Parts: sequence; C-alpha cells; structure tokens
Amino acid sequence: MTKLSVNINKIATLRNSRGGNNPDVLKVALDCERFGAQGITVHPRPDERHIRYQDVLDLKKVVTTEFNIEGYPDQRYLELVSRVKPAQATLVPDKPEAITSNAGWDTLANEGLLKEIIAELKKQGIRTSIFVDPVEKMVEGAAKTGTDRIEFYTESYAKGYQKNREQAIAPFIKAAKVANSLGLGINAGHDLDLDNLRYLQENIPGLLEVSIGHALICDALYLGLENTIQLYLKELNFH
Ligand SMILES: CC(=O)[C@@H](O)[C@H](O)COP(=O)(O)O
Ligand SMILES: NCC(=O)COP(=O)(O)O
Repeated sequence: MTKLSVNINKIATLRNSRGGNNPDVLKVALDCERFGAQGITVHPRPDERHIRYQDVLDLKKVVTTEFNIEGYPDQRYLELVSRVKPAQATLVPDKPEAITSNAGWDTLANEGLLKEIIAELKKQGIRTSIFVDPVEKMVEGAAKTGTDRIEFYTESYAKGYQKNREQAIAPFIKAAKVANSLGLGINAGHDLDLDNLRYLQENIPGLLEVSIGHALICDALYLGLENTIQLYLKELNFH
C-alpha cells in the first residue's frame, strides 16, 4: 500500500497572506486525516513564508497519523525535529533562498554530513528519508548514509509525463530497483497530481508513501478537500 501524506504548506501560505488564522492549519491537518490522509507533511523554510516553526510544534500535539517534517538539516531544523520527534524526518538539500525544492542530494559529496545527522536522528527514534534524484549512484550513496528511506524528487517525471510517460518514468524504475535491492524504503514527491499519480504508483516497485501539496490543494479549490483526498487515495489504491 502506498500512503498519502498531505503537504499543508500551501494552507499556511494562504493563512499568512492576511496575518490571521484563516484557514486554520491545525484544523485543516485534522480534516485531512479525517478525510483519509495517512500522513501530514510540512516543510518549514527559514523565512517561515508558509509553515512556521511554531506551527510544527502545535501540529505535533494534534496530528495522529504519520507526521513528516521536511527541510534542510541546519541547526534550527535539527533542534525542531529533536523537539517534535516526528515519525519521519525528510532531509532536503535546499538552499535557504530556494523558492521550492529543486534537486536531490548529492549523496556522494555529502555522505559524511548525512551519515552523522541520520545516525543522530535514528538514535532519537525518528525514521529518516533523504530527497534524491532518480540516479542509481545517488541511491547507492544514499544507502551508505544509513537512511531508512529515500524520497524520489519527481519533478522531472511530472514534467515529462504529458509528453512521454514511459521515458519520464524510466529512470525512476531503474533507481527504485537499486533501492529495493539495497533495502531502502521508497517515498516520492514533488508536482505529483491526479493525472500522473497512478502511473507512478503502478510502476515504482514498493512505493511506500507520496507527499503531495501544491496540486492537491489547487484541486481542493474546485473539488473540495474531502472529495480531493478521496480521489488521490483512489489513484493510489486502484488495484
Ligand atoms: C521536498 C519537496 O519536494 C517539497 O517539500 C516541496 O519542496 C514543497 O515545498 P514548498 O511548499 O515550499 O514548495
Ligand atoms: N515532498 C513533496 C511534498 O511534500 C509536496 O510537494 P508538492 O506536491 O507541493 O510539489
């Protein structure tokens, strides 16, 4: 089964645009769970333009499904994660000024750094995942860091899907086979949507979880949050 973790960053973007508490990030997280999401993902960024560090502390008190905190492992992120102890910490190599995530880790160049941080997080009982491109040697490098899982950066797949989906998925299938053979769990995310999700799910062996934010929240504007979550779950559980 592939779990759906809803990324609620964009709910916080909307809230922050007016300075009040509408929409209420905590309420939306609870509603996502009530509507069937199996996890909640947040990606606090240093400028707190959407999810604030305080949101993460507050969410921890109410989220009952799998809580996944994504981010670059700077001191502030690591302190937050150690305090919150989410089910999963997903390490992403974004620069502080990144508009959105735009690359996976170079797991070879960063092996030492990742190894040290992952060992510490695992000591605290937090499952680790690292964001990687679908490149076999980067997956092999990921295995050497000791991480429990990888998260495939799926932007290239999402971009290529409309043009030639077989070509777009090919590197992910190869990289997933390497991950499976090395005992790494596989998550995926970035720009996944109702069009491209099913094909990804049916082609990636052992896909454990997808985290989806931008497209899902956009769909919810037209379809409603409950209906939208049900539609995404249907794509993940079609067989
Ligand atoms: C790692 C990843 O792909 C997502 O976390 C994505 O970066 C969402 O972040 P934003 O909502 O800031 O674009
Ligand atoms: N890890 C990916 C994520 O949480 C959401 O990415 P997106 O659906 O907002 O592109």
